[in-house]
Amino acid sequence: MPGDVILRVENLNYSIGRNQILKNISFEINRGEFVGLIGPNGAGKSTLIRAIIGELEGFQGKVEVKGKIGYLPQQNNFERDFPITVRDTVAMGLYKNKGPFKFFNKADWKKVRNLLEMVGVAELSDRRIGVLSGGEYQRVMLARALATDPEILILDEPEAGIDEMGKTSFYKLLNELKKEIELTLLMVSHDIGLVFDACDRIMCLNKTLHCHKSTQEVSPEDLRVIFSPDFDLLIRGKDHLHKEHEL
Ligand SMILES: Nc1ncnc2c1ncn2[C@@H]1O[C@H](COP(=O)(O)OP(=O)(O)OP(=O)(O)O)[C@@H](O)[C@H]1O
Repeated sequence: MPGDVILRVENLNYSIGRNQILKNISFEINRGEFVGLIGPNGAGKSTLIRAIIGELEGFQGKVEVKGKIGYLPQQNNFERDFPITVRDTVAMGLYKNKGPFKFFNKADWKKVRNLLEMVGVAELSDRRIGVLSGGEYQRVMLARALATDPEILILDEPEAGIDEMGKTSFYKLLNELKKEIELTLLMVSHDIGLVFDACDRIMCLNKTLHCHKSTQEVSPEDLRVIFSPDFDLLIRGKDHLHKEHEL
């Protein structure tokens, strides 16, 4: 149901020794939203994601998730050397549901086929993952992340290793999934232009959360605060900012 909170983070603080990595982070994400998390290198984006998916120990504050989480980590090219087909890669995503000692049955393979169709790569089922393009591989990993039927999907820099055309169609696919299977999305990205095109809301992080607004409300000043002095590089070609703020 729209307006219904699926993720709530309250007063999250995290330090390593004397180095404060995350400072007083509080926000909510509603069911059905597509949220982009942006910030410079070392801003704490991956650390915040690790806290949300339950892989970070020793933080203060509260993380409350009301639903099943799916996670698409940063592309790991090491995994691509593994001699495994596309179909088997996606089937591995079902392990979490089935437990380690259960065999796959007909219904499982049907589900794998449906997932591959959903992300538009069903014709690649028998290929080895090592021969796929960056964009095809990312769709396969997306199908694997969806195998456990998550309600909120968290993606960490999914654009890495994908060419420009592939990126645009990948974000389009995420928006289709958002509608078709009522998925909530939280995505870390360095591709500011595509985040503005694809997401409903944007969170700007640099140790602390500087803004969390609808895409239309984010101003050049919001970006300047977190990205300065690299800001000019980032805004080049960003239609939204040019139109809305006459930059
Ligand atoms: N295990 C660790 N030990 C020491 N410092 C760490 C550790 N893990 C992360 N950090 C530091 O925490 C800060 C935040 O790191 P994090 O990876 O969350 O940033 P990020 O925003 O995801 O960066 P990037 O965009 O470069 O991936 C960085 O300064 C990093 O060096």
